[in-house]
Amino acid sequence: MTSKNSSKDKAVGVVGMGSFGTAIANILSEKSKVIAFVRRAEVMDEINQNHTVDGVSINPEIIATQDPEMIAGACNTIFFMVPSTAFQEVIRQFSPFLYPYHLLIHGTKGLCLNLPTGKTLSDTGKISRENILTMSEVIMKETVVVRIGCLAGPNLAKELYQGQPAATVVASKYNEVILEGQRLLRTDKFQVYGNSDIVGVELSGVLKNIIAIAAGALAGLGLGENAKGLLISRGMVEMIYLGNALGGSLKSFIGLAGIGDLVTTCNSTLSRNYTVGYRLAKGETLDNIMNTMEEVAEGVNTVKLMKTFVEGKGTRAPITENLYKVLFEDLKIEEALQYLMKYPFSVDVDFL
Ligand SMILES: NC(=O)C1=CN([C@@H]2O[C@H](COP(=O)(O)OP(=O)(O)OC[C@H]3O[C@@H](n4cnc5c(N)ncnc54)[C@H](OP(=O)(O)O)[C@@H]3O)[C@@H](O)[C@H]2O)C=CC1
Ligand SMILES: O=C(CO)COP(=O)(O)O
Repeated sequence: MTSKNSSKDKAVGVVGMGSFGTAIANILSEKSKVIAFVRRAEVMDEINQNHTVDGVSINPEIIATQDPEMIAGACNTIFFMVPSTAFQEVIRQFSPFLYPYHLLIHGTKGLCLNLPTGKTLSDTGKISRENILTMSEVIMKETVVVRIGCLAGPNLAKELYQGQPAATVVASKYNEVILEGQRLLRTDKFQVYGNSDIVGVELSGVLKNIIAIAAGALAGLGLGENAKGLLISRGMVEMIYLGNALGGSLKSFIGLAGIGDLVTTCNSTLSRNYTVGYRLAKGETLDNIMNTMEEVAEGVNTVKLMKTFVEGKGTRAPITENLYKVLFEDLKIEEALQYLMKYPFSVDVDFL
């Protein structure tokens, strides 16, 4: 593999300065020079002139550009922190400037649909594994980069920004990606674990969003901790079944990126996915919620994809299927809950 000059003294790139990108850029800037890619000139000016993003202070050492070529030239390691809806488009902007010596790590907890040009989910009806891409698979499809990693775990951006203690997982098939992620990110307040099952770790972060929406809905109905415990444990089982069907290993789902992130997002009003469920239970429509949320809630699209995947496979995922009906077919949350309470689950743990 081509090796350019050592990564040690090079700047690190961060693509997307939303909530998570900003929090990670700040952590990275404790040890490295950081260059951020943003799409809007006003965001670039705000970072370079005021050292703020949306009025919130960031490390003044972080500089911003709108030029992908400049970042790709200056940085060997680049963190991609944009939502799944923008991921392919953004990777394509960078692709002409990326080489095999680059190392890419993404923090996106969503999936992309991989259908023939011009086809949509409603045209196809059913989808299989080949029609679903995790973000590492998007990077592999669109670039010549080999050393790819992902970042996942209980990492609510606001808490990271405040410097509260937290941990994350850097997952990659390549140990050097894990070691580089640990070298760049690890601080006294941020612990970084490694995992070689990149797809399992990506899917953990993606699938827990479904359960977080459901947890928000239970809270919005005013239900208590017993109901939440039930949801989290059955949600975990569903994540493991869906995750295995998509190629992730059980071990990843019971680690920090799986159960760790599941517990965090199912318990926090800082989670956008939890907030979607909560607001639905309080009577708002999905359209109204999505139109008034400034940040991304990846779980809504993931529910749609997973429901279609489950149908294509001829299997069942009761929480996901019922949540789909609540989100897109006007099923009342109380009715979905009743259905789940009568569902003939019988064995507690059957995945070990
Ligand atoms: N927030 C969190 O706590 C966590 C989020 N994540 C994951 O990180 C990902 C990003 O989330 P988050 O940062 O919260 O999202 P935000 O909605 O806060 O920010 C999204 C960022 O992506 C940028 N963006 C969107 N489209 C494009 C595009 N086409 N080209 C360039 N930039 C673009 C936006 O730019 P602009 O400002 O111009 O709109 C914005 O800076 C999601 O997948 C999420 O699940 C993971 C862990 C924690
Ligand atoms: O994944 C997250 C924390 O780990 C953030 O969750 P939300 O996208 O629901 O805000």
